[in-house]
Amino acid sequence: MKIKNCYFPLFVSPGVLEKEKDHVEGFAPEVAWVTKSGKSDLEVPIAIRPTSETVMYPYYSKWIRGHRDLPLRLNQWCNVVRWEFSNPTPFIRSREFLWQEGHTAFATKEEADAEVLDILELYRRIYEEFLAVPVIKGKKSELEKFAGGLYTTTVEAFIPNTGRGIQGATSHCLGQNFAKMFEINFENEKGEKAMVWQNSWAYTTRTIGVMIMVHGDDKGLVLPPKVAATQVIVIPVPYKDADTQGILDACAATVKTLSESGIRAEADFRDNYSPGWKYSHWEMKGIPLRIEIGPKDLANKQVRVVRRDNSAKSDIPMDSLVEKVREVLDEIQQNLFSVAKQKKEACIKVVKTWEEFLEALSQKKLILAPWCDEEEVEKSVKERTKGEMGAVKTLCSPFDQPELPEGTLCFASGKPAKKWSYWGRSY
Ligand SMILES: O=C1CCCN[C@@H]1CCCn1cnc2ccccc2c1=O
Repeated sequence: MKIKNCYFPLFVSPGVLEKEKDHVEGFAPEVAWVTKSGKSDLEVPIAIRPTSETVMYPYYSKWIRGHRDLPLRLNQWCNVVRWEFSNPTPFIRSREFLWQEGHTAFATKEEADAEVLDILELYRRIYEEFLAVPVIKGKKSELEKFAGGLYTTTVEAFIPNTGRGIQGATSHCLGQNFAKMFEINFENEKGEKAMVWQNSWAYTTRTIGVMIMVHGDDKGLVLPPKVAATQVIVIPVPYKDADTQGILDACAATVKTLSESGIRAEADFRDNYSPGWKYSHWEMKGIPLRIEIGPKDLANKQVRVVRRDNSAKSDIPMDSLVEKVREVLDEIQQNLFSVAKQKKEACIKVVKTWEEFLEALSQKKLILAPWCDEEEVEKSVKERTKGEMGAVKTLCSPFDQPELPEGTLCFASGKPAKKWSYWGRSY
């Protein structure tokens, strides 16, 4: 997509951070500040980036002069700090997290609108094709969107075990809001002065937390093969003194053969742990596939494979090892996705009335309801559902809208419904 990687400073000078009063004020409490170096106080405290608009856009203003400087499309992979106070959770909500943040500028709104959806599709693919997590593409409500932007699109995931939705990644169209604030203008093809149209989009290490919660089971992590650092763990199963060296050599050879074909395989040769202990250990770590090699396997020139996703066992002849292991890894990847998709679909409840809404909520469902699209109603649903479990909010209005028959009424206000929206508690 001709997006270039870049890197901008971690530190934000106060002047620019306060530049955009409107949207920063809501976030101001989360900004972390450096106030000392060694024992002495800094003349002027320096902020640590919570996001990089204010760091990057002064340069966008300098760099963008004419329409030939557009589109400008930069991305950076970095950490950001937001001093949050609500329940910190590893990967899901931490004061420092890693992300990529894309910041693009275009001559026209049409180009920006198109890119917003191109990026959102990439995010969907990361979740569904790599993390094996099904997501719903949609638009955030005016209340839930990024206040500094024009509109926010999102991929929403769902955690069946807790009945909570979670924002997976966002792709915002900023409109010309930031162009106005940072004077990012250009001379267009007709020689007129015009402001750029911008997008910004990000996904974060929160994706890891989503993957862990969606696939994990009582034995521990379950990692999708496509993203598992180790896809196969090979475990020797010596038996008394039956040709132990032969078994160890076969394990080493198996790792070598798999590794040479691009499969990420390791062996566990530690002799101070039993095979059984190792099975549990690597199951907890979520390794997608285990290979056991004992005397019988050696004699039959085969290996025993055990899948982490469904514990299925099978024997694979050593001479078709690579081909069969690749097949099984693909099956595991596909199975993880279809199981997660089934679970999510089973949690979706379509409701038409407030009573049905409350009932579905108590059953930890992901609610799809017709809504009049009025912010006051959204706020009152939040109010009426506040509790120790957290309030209910709109997660997104899915691009894929079901039929909305004439006369359908909003579940919360009874006014004519304008759109279907997903509602639920969230992270
Ligand atoms: O989502 C994205 C995608 C990547 C680039 N940034 C946008 C919007 C970030 C919104 N945001 C979120 N927390 C903040 C915290 C402190 C100051 C400012 C902010 C802030 O602007």
